[in-house]
Amino acid sequence: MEKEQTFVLIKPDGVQRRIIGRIIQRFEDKGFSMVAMKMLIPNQELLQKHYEELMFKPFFPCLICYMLSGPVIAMIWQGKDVVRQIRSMLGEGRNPVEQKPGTIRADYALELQRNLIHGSDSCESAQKEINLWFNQKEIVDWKPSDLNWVCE
Ligand SMILES: Nc1ncnc2c1ncn2[C@@H]1O[C@H](COP(=O)(O)OP(=O)(O)OP(=O)(O)O)[C@@H](O)[C@H]1O
Repeated sequence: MEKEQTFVLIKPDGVQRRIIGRIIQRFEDKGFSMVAMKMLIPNQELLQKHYEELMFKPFFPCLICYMLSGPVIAMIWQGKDVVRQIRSMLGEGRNPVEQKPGTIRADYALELQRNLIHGSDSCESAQKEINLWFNQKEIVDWKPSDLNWVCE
């Protein structure tokens, strides 16, 4: 579905290392459209909700501390199969050594925690995360003029 949406977050290390532009470039080159973007320093409450499924993991406090350490870029991307496509482009899988070259995490990250970027893992979590990080007024409804050349 061309109007499928996913939530993407460039984490504090991605901002500090100045790779925002390169990440956005990859998604634009693939044919996806950005429909919302903002920079913010997230608060603890927002992060605890975002990562609520990991609350009982031993690394949870460390994860929250890392995510509070600086500004992040929150985005919504739209396009055909965007949830699965972006998960695959960012590099799923935990072990940095096993990630496929060409993925964002494999190309720019060495660590399990400082892995630069988050992307929703299903359409259901995408909707939940979009509603958590954005309000409806921040989302722009637009149609790229080349859409018929990107999608059949
Ligand atoms: N064992 C761990 N030690 C430290 N940090 C971890 C560990 N496992 C995961 N993390 C951190 O917590 C984040 C969320 O973990 P999750 O299991 O949801 O991984 P993911 O789905 O690959 O990543 P994300 O949800 O950020 O897209 C990871 O992206 C990483 O930053």
